[in-house]
Amino acid sequence: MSLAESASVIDGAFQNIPIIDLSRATSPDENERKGLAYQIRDACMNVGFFYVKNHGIPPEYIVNILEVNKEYFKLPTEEKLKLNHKTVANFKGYTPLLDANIEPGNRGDLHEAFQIGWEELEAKAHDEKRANDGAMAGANVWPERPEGYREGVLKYYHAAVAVGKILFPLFALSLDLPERYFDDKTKNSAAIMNTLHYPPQTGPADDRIVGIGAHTDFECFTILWQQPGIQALQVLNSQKQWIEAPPIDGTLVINLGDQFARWTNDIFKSTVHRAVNRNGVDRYSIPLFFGTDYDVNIEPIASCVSAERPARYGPVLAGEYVSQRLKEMYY
Ligand SMILES: O=C(O)CCC(=O)C(=O)O
Ligand SMILES: [Fe+2]
Repeated sequence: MSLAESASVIDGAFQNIPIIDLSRATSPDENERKGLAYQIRDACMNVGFFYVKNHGIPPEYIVNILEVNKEYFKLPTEEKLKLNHKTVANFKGYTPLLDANIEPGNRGDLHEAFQIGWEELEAKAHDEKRANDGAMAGANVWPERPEGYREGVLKYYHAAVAVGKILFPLFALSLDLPERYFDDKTKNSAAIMNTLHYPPQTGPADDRIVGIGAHTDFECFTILWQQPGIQALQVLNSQKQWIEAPPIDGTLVINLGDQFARWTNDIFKSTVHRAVNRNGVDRYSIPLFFGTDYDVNIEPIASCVSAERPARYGPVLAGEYVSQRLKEMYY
């Protein structure tokens, strides 16, 4: 059965989110890699979300990035606002509470955030090679405090980017494409990382003020770390039920974004989700939005188009698409 044919029998009424083990992701045995790719295909067609375990990010990197961010978000608001993303170029820096509003009609997202793009850990100055290659081109900004912030954040960042690099060949196999299909399209992959802090939400429940309103992500896929022990993330199924995506120890959440939906003609789902922190405690999460090079043309691939399923999207340049979506979100 072709991908387009199998997509026609999917109902999207999922009740839970599968967990996929990445320990054999780069196995020398092609059958093992393919087996894994088929699990990923299943998750992408039915849910648009899956957990990964054995992803390879060292636990101490996770401990460190959480630690420095807890310190950072405790700083006085005036100090954090020195790096307000509205005054720093290219969506980088600090986003204060209620500043972003991702769901039209809502009253603002109840989180604050700090966003970065690509930067080598070793580079002391801005890396010219990456200066013009992404929606977030231009130098990152870094707070003066806490000490070790940049290193703590960038170590995790590069480990998470490595997870993205492992996933692209598996996505290619899952789409019946040559395994190396994305290699020349992901040389300078877009990789925007946001650290989010959700204060505890109190008062009467109001669906118009939540941690992050209902939305889909923009890039190919998101690699999301969420703080253990705190349920906040919810994913919308085709029956309009919010299905909880609780943190599971040792896992990351992978969710597809709109670029993959365009590429696959909606055969892979970019699923609506939101976060609501009504737990009485602060919550932290770290999405890394992973995509292709800026100048990659994204349009439905042939195996995802058929007479019954004509192309739903025209071509777009990956980087321009993301810039446009970021502008709509923040301005
Ligand atoms: O905090 C979360 O769990 C989700 C964050 C998210 O969906 C996003 O930043 O796009
Ligand atoms: Fe999201």
